[in-house]
Amino acid sequence: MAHAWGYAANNGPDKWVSNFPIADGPRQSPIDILPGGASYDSGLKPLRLKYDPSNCLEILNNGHSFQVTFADDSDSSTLKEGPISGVYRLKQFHFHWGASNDKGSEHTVAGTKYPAELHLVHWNTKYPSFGEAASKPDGLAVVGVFLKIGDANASLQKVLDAFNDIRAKGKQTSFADFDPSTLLPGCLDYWTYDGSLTTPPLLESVTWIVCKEPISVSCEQMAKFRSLLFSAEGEPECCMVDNYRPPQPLKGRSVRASFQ
Ligand SMILES: NS(=O)(=O)c1ccc(NCc2ccco2)cc1
Ligand SMILES: [Zn+2]
Repeated sequence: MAHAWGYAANNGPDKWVSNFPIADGPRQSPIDILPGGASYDSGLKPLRLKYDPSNCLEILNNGHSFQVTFADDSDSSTLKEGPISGVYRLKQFHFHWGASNDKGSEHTVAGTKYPAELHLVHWNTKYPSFGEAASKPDGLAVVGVFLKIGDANASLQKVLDAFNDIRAKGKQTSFADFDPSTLLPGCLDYWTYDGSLTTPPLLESVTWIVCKEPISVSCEQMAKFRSLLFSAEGEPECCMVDNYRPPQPLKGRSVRASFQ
């Protein structure tokens, strides 16, 4: 594909396999989660998340989503326990969303699409860096949280208030003192399975941890997500919407539940 990957008809998810053949691999993400098909595993521990707001560095529009990046040179913002062993450091969080409220999440639950999905991306500190970890089967752990239309989310609003500075691709601005645990649902029951990055390079290095309980987002806040642009300054404006990959074949994988 001469042009870079994206989510349009000419460079979207159905086209990624030509430059990234792993797109047809055995452990691709996202998936459709069938609660009836998940097996309760009493050996699964509760998620142990510890985030330090002072690690929060900046917010940027990377042309595919926006992401909030964290300092990951110490173990001050980490994920432990849950389905993983060892210590995973928070690198960034970002979202995927739709052009309308009937779509936007990457994972689905018995076919149900949510308007958006949050991904908190962590890397295994048994490896020297995120880049190294991203190429290992146990290198990454991503916590996924669904967003459901309801009351405005005050914590999310702090992120959305930074959008005026990052409307176009490549724009970034400082973003400090934000605690991502304020974006988590009250109940941390989860499904877990072995998967991949949901965007190129689609590396099969992710232990997925998808929370059963969604967080709320208002219609107005969803409209703010859709005010971002895929396009850079000086290019024809293209609204950043539908930046989600559809569910991929399970190919024999099991999905475990931390709850009955
Ligand atoms: N949507 S996601 O949570 O699966 C996700 C998370 C992180 C990247 N990072 C992209 C990347 C570049 C080199 C290695 O990795 C891409 C996708
Ligand atoms: Zn993602």
